[in-house]
Amino acid sequence: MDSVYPSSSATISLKPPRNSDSNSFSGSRNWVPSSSGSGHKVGSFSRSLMEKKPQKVVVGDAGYVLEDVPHFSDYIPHLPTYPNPLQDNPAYSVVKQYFVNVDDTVAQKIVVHNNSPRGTHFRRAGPRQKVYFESDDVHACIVTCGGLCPGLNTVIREIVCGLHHMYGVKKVLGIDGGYRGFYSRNTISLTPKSVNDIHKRGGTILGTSRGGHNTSKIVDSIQDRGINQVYIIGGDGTQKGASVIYEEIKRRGLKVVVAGIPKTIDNDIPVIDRSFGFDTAVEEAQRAINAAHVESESVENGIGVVKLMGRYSGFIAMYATLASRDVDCCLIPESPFYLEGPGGLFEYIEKRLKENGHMVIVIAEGAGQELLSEIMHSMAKQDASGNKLLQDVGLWISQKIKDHFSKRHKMTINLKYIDPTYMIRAVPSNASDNVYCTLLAQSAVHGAMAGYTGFTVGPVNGRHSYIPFHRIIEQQNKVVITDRMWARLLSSTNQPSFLRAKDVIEDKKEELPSQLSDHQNGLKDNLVKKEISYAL
Ligand SMILES: Nc1ncnc2c1ncn2[C@@H]1O[C@H](COP(=O)(O)OP(=O)(O)O)[C@@H](O)[C@H]1O
Ligand SMILES: O=P(O)(O)OC[C@H]1O[C@](O)(COP(=O)(O)O)[C@@H](O)[C@@H]1O
Ligand SMILES: [Mg+2]
Repeated sequence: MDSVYPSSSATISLKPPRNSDSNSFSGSRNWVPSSSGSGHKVGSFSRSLMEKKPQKVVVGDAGYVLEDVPHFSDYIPHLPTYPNPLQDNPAYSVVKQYFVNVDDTVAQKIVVHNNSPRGTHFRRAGPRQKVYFESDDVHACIVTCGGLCPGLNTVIREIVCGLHHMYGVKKVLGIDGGYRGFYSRNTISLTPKSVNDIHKRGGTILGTSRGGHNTSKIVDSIQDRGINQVYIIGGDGTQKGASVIYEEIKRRGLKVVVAGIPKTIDNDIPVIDRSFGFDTAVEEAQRAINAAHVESESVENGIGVVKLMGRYSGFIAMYATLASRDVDCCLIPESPFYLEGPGGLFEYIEKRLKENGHMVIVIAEGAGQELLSEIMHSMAKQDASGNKLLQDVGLWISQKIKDHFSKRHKMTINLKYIDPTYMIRAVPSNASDNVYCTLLAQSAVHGAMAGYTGFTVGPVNGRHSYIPFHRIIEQQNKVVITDRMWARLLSSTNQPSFLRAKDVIEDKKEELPSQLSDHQNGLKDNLVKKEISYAL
């Protein structure tokens, strides 16, 4: 059996788990500490792939790889198991094959060729026949961190109700105000009654914050309070925090689950199909785009500029544009653009105004940052979590357009700028996000009860899965501008591609190794994207 990772010489075989049918797998199980010690090289990816933390990888036939999540039995021996109380639950006991088969895994790549390797898989989420907790012994807590996102309250509600109704768990605490709430605030008792209608409200009833992650204080607090299931709802920063909490819990040998539920309105978390709240955000953004359209078409040479969220990833802007059809130009961080000269934004604006008398521009907050870089360097500020604080690109571009057309071009334009960010973030989740949040919460609860830990839950090709933290935090999900979705957008708006460097992209793709894992392919796409921006 081979490891897909370069340092196969460093693999350590794990003994099969003792009494865990929920944790067994009929492949070869390896911890793969992918340090660079082996001297192997995988092109230019080697450094990015080298994780400091050991990874749990199972390799099977025909290039099958399972990137598994940790389980209690990996570091605590002789743990007792119990029958899953769901087997006696009248709602579920009639459902045939309700319990997930222990060998079920979910393929990351579903488009394959007849001779391509089976590729990366993740453990399928869902209830297991045996659980590692007795209901009365569970003491769970929930924390929400980072920016607001529609659906946070629904996830909280469904974790509380899922634990209570499916597993008979009575003790659930809410941590007040993000990570720092573990050691600096009182906790909130959560019951099905107290969370009954919170899904109809925006925000998070627990409060949230940036910064304040102190690993030892947080784990001390978990230990002192006797908490044994920690549900952490948050974005990329939060999942990084959850990962170090898990590592510290494992180091202390505690029987405490750390389960992550990915939250990002920007949809910038990799591996999963999409993040909760994204659908609601795209829908809500339509209202701002409609307003911009009405304003711009009512005046001579009207231009509506709408800034949407998306620090590093332009998904909201792209989907809101595709959904609206009133947008003439969509600018995102992944696709560098320029203002002046042939093929530039000003030329395109002038053309649209002459053709149509008005236009709508949607710009993601992280777009064009290289154009703003001079101001950025002088500011160089970060928020409490260490995220780069961006200049308001919407204000900047609005001013640039006004200056260009009034001073230099002598063409009268009427520009209205709309920033709906906090109006979008604060709404309650829509129906489809509510259902999605329910599945996420229940999958997290099933995984925790089954003794899995150190995982983030999320759908992979439509199937909910347990994904190891390192896969979630090592890179960001970005719009791939060489994919068909971006081509669809370009053809729907008819905007310029702003690319002058097609040949460079093709050349660079040729140079990269062809036999790449899904993960490496993701990195490759990022590299190609970099090349595009350097080439401009
Ligand atoms: N690298 C990190 N290690 C540990 N904690 C982190 C890390 N990055 C962010 N955090 C913590 O995660 C929380 C949320 O992070 P933030 O970036 O603000 O939001 P999000 O999780 O939505 O991306 C904050 O409390 C922050 O301190
Ligand atoms: O004003 P705040 O709260 O710092 O949030 C602004 C940021 O929050 C976001 O909505 C997403 O934040 P997260 O990283 O917390 O998911 C970004 O789009 C935006 O840059
Ligand atoms: Mg973030």
